[in-house]
Amino acid sequence: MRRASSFRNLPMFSHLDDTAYSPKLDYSALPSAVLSRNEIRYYRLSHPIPYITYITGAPAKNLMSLSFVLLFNPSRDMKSIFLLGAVAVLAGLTVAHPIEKREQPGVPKTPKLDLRPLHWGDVNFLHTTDTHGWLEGHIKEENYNADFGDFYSFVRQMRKEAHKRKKDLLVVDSGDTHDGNGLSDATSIDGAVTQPVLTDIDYDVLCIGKFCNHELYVNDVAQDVYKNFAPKWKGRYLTSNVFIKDVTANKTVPIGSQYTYFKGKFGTKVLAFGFLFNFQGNGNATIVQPVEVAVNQTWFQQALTHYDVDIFVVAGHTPLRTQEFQTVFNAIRALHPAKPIAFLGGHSHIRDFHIYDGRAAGLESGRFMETIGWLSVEGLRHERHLPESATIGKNLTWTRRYLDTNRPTYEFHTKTRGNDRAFDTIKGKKISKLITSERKALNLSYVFGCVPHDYYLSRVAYNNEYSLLNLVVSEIIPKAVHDPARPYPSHVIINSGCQRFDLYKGAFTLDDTYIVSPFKDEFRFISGLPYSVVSQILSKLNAAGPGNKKRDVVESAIPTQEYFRDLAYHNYTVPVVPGYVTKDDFGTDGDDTVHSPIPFVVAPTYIATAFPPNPKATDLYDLVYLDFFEGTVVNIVKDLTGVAPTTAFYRSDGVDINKMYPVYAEKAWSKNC
Ligand SMILES: O=c1ccn([C@@H]2O[C@H](COP(=O)(O)O)[C@@H](O)[C@H]2O)c(=O)[nH]1
Repeated sequence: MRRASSFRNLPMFSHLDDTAYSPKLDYSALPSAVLSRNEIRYYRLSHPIPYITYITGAPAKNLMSLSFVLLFNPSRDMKSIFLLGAVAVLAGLTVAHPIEKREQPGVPKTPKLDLRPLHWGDVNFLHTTDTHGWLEGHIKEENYNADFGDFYSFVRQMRKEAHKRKKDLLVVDSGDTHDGNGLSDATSIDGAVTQPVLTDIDYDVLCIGKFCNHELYVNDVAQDVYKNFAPKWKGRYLTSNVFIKDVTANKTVPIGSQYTYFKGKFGTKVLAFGFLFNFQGNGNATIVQPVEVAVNQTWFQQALTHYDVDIFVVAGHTPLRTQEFQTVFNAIRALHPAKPIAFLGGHSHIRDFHIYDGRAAGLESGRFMETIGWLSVEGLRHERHLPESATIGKNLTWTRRYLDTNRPTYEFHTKTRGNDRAFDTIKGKKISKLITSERKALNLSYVFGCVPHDYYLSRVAYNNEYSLLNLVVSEIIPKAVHDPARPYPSHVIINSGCQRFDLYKGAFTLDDTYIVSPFKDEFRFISGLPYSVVSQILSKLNAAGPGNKKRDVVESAIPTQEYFRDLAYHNYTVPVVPGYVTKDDFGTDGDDTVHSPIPFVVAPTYIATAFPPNPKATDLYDLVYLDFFEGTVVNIVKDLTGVAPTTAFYRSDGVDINKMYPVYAEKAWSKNC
């Protein structure tokens, strides 16, 4: 009796009355010191059991230990029962697994989603591309707010699902893993924090494609990829047409492997390649072999015939509708008229699906960790023992889906909906924590000022007051880059591609400087050129086409994002968030979450600051531009003047296209958000 009543007097949290427990709760001790009061309240209401678990310190464990104490305490003495009981509770508290939201602190809540299950085929793909360092997820957006820890758990859970279904699942990345986010770019070498995290994901195949082109801009980074990143993948990091000069061995070698052959868990025999489109902007330590040359090399031709293959996988930092992928397709088809081929592309930052023929198709999965691509193909398994000739003309069944990167989506597709505990993995949680602590260490939340309203990169025309590009040339460059100590006024030209993301109203952080303007391109200048010359440069640059060689290859060859985003293909019956509205070769049902379309307006390739009113032909100007396209500017000036100009750095204090933002923010934006 006595025992029982003492037991009853122990604190039992039997219901969830918010006010009843608030005073007892030390918010600072809550798991992630990251939960806001609202989030805590949300947890209490929607996760009563684990919430109690947290505040009582794993009651199941505690109660078990307590019962043990009560039953087996030989003395039956109340003092020792309480003493041992307290020890048990404390022990429980220390081992309790606190509840944590997995996304990064403060992300907006994803709205309710109306999703459909994925269709699994014999072989299935999860695909990322152009992640550009966004491992923290989109901290200011509701649809794309899962972080890389969440993605890790998603991959693990999808692998479990594949195992249950006895289907092969391949996880592929098509490159470009930094230049776009503070987490990847605020370190002394780009990717120092983010590249190691990528290696936690058990990708089956990665390609150097577009990922590499960013590495290739800078020789040091290419060396780092060659020495440190590529070897980690043990043959799965593919660079079929990209080479580096290995100074130690004094020879030119592929940066990674040119191909890989492996068997999936359920027996699918895969031969995979990784092609970078015909990029020409690389540094001099690397070589990009044109794809049409690469496919005629002996190693490629031999690989095609040497292996017994169920499916060719062609990863590429290459958009699907380019000549480069068509060349690879033709080269494979020349020897294999009917073998299944899956292309996993990237680089143009769009969601796309393309059918090459009845037995070959490709997927591209957007950009910036906004999209996880899903591709499935059915019909291979029962063909395994047939000769290829018997499968000619038999169409395979492909499905594709573009998943938004948020936890409700991940949980829905892994059948752990609403059950964070079932979804999360220890490693996934560790990755989320690491991302939080690295962001802290890099001081990425440091606020430079408060943006008065949204500025859009491509939603509005360039001359609109809400245009980011307009803000840059009419406000930021004049106030943060122009040097008033110079004897001449400046005319500053930049490539619009150096700006990468919208600027949102509210706190402008160190992270945002990299999100909006990640490159460290510097301002160079030619001093004292007459207006008659300077005034011609912008139009000549724009007439010459994109200064960036990879863009002209791509954008002339495929429909622009405007084509995909500008049209409303759906009849909306429920309120939907703005986002991708994709039209691909299968139609308009590829987006896993239905969005309302975001307009996309194409800006000129180069933009410039305005001249003062009524200029005279003989007025002298400093012609200022970015080192990224110096070669083109120098050639134009030489053509116009007949003389090769002398060039120099314009800013001696290191203000570049990235650092101009903090300088401007400190001057122009209020500190109080
Ligand atoms: O140093 C640089 C490197 C690139 N750019 C511009 O960025 C884009 C490239 O973006 P992707 O994601 O690789 O497609 C392109 O428009 C380049 O012009 C740059 O401005 N400075």
